[in-house]
Amino acid sequence: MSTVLAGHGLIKKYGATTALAGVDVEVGERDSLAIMGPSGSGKSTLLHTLAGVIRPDEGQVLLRGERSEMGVPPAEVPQPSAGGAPRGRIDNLGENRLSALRRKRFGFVFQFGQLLPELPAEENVALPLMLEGTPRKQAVARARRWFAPLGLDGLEKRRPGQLSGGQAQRVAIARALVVEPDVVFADEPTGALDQHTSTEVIQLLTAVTRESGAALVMVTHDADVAAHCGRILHVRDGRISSHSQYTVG
Ligand SMILES: Nc1ncnc2c1ncn2[C@@H]1O[C@H](COP(=O)(O)OP(=O)(O)OP(=O)(O)O)[C@@H](O)[C@H]1O
Repeated sequence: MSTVLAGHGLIKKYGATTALAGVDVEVGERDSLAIMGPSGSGKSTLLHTLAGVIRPDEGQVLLRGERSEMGVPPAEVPQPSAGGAPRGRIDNLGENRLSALRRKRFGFVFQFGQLLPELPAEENVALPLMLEGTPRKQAVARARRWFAPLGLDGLEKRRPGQLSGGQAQRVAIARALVVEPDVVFADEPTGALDQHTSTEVIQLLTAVTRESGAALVMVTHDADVAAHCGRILHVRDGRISSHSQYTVG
């Protein structure tokens, strides 16, 4: 399995608090990784560091080693530094390049869908494409393709207020996938759902992400949700305390 995303020796401190105490993690193609652990153990910090939202104090985050595989224009491609840093390193990119890379190569699903209430579902899904400059009509046409795989057929014109919690979260998953990202990051994606809906959503999230070719990195408190992922990382006091592997799909 080739590595899509890697964190090496990640350390992050907030004053006297060490949120990450030296974490190494690799995410492969179509891999699905659940991050679990007690409150305050560093799960969100790890997810956000891998996603280029938080910069580590030490260590590196690499998104594919090779420029040719990145599929992004040269202006956004991490170059090896004069000091010989590896290609694909993203943790030291400038803010503009990093946010462009996040928009193009990563998809995000949050606990509460964070959909724009005034836009129909199809435009919520199309939004990341429009932000990248795709004309509205074309972006909406691409967005619509994600409705059937996510069981959302017929809901394209509904506004978020007219959707159930599970439907809204499926729209959020479509929005994360529409850019055809390398990695989908999900922070408690089922945290606001009842158990039945949660199972439905996690099944779709893992299956559709995998079919799209993206890897999935997810934080969850719910062991039933984590069990849908291929691997589970247990984090404690900013370190990986154990790592279990399942044979999913
Ligand atoms: N911006 C910040 N400023 C100061 N301390 C922070 C900040 N973000 C996180 N921390 C601290 O870093 C540690 C790890 O936080 P993190 O949010 O990663 O934990 P978590 O495992 O995701 O917790 P939870 O399950 O409660 O969301 C905690 O002690 C937290 O208080």
